[in-house]
Amino acid sequence: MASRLQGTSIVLIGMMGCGKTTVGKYLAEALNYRFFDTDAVVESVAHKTIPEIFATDGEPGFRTVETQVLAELSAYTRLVIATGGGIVLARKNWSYLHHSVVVWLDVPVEHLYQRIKGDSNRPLLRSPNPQQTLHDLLEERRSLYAQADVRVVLQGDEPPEWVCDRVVQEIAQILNPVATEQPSAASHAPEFN
Ligand SMILES: Nc1ncnc2c1ncn2[C@@H]1O[C@H](COP(=O)(O)OP(=O)(O)OP(=O)(O)O)[C@@H](O)[C@H]1O
Ligand SMILES: O=C(O)C1=C[C@@H](O)[C@@H](O)[C@H](O)C1
Ligand SMILES: [Mg+2]
Repeated sequence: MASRLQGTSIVLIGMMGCGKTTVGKYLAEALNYRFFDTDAVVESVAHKTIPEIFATDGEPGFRTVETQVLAELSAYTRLVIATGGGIVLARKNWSYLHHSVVVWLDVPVEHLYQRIKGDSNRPLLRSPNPQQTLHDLLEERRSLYAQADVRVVLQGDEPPEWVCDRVVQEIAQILNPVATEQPSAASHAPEFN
């Protein structure tokens, strides 16, 4: 059967700590796609860590490089791209994001906080009340994340492998809804390659 996905890349969006990097690696392995993380590529291009980029160039400097990296990655097929939590902020980024199937990992703030508290690699959380900051950032961004093709609502206690399987199912559902709604139509099972 002709592939429904036809090699389209998958991009994961969502708040800091929702699991884009962690789940993205499982997803790439499951689909036999290559994995990229925009945060890691930005650090590699800038030869600096994200906290160092924020310290020297500010958030605008970081966002400029982030957009350049996203633009380059979006030209390729068969990638799983884990993004930084703020990739949704720049309108221009959406023209690149829409080259791929965009998946929002929607995890409650309490779980996000439990996962990333004490991690000093996220400069935006260097505030007196990081949990409140996470909450405020999510409220500011919720309508942007909601522009994803697929929203995966999670409780936050699901293991990454489970989340990966769920993402695969949800993508299959939007790309090939008839086949995935009828389990008996096994010959029409979605393909990802
Ligand atoms: N499903 C999960 N269950 C439990 N812990 C998880 C899960 N997914 C990720 N984590 C843990 O949460 C932390 C943050 O995960 P990860 O770095 O993948 O988030 P992210 O969405 O890429 O965040 P950022 O936007 O900051 O890059 C890591 O310590 C990771 O091991
Ligand atoms: O949510 C955000 O704005 C960010 C998330 C991280 O992935 C990094 O991209 C950076 O710390 C900013
Ligand atoms: Mg990440």
